[in-house]
Amino acid sequence: MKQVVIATKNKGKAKDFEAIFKPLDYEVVTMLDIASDMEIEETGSTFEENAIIKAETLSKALGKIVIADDSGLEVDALGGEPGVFSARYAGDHDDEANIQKVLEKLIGVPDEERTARFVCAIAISGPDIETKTFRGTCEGKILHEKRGTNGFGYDPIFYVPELGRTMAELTPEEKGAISHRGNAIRKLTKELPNILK
Ligand SMILES: O=P(O)(O)OP(=O)(O)OP(=O)(O)OC[C@H]1O[C@@H](n2cnc3c(O)ncnc32)[C@H](O)[C@@H]1O
Ligand SMILES: [Mg+2]
Repeated sequence: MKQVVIATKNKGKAKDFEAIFKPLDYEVVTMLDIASDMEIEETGSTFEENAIIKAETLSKALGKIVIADDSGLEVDALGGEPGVFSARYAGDHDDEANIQKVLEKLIGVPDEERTARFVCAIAISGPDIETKTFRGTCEGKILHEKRGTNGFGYDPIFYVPELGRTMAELTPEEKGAISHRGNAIRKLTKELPNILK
């Protein structure tokens, strides 16, 4: 089976990638499998910069083509916060604390002003290819409390109006069909023949 290497240590992202790449006949390999000791500092100020840092660092270490994902939640009423700080908004990778911080900051904000989007920048880097990035987004609204148990991160408070459910109420396949991550990967796979030529 063909393999795709993803520069992530996030189990939730790894599951999202599996749901998207399995139907394309790719086995997903992440840093949890092959480089769990490696720490990559995310010093960029944009999703794209951080995705490039992660993809290039792991690609150089392995000598292989690597895909990386830097992503986050932008809440309009919070001026785009938590943005690139999504993973470490309240506590470092503490999903529950991060969710509660968003909900507390939005107390008193009416439903029509609770618009938000997930953003995902995917970078691809490799020994013989020029690094490229692709951005996918997914528009939604922040609920007043959590709903659903699937997914990860802010999924339980992110409502997708078209589906009438939160991201955490979707199966991995349903999420992949509409998510920021799915949309970014679809842009990447469309360009892949040009990138690998
Ligand atoms: O850097 P890696 O190792 O890939 O894993 P990470 O979790 O640190 O990933 P990021 O630096 O890109 O931070 C992304 C954060 O944004 C949030 N996020 C991103 N995509 C999400 C999704 O599909 N559903 C819910 N929350 C998401 C979640 O809090 C993530 O931890
Ligand atoms: Mg990270």
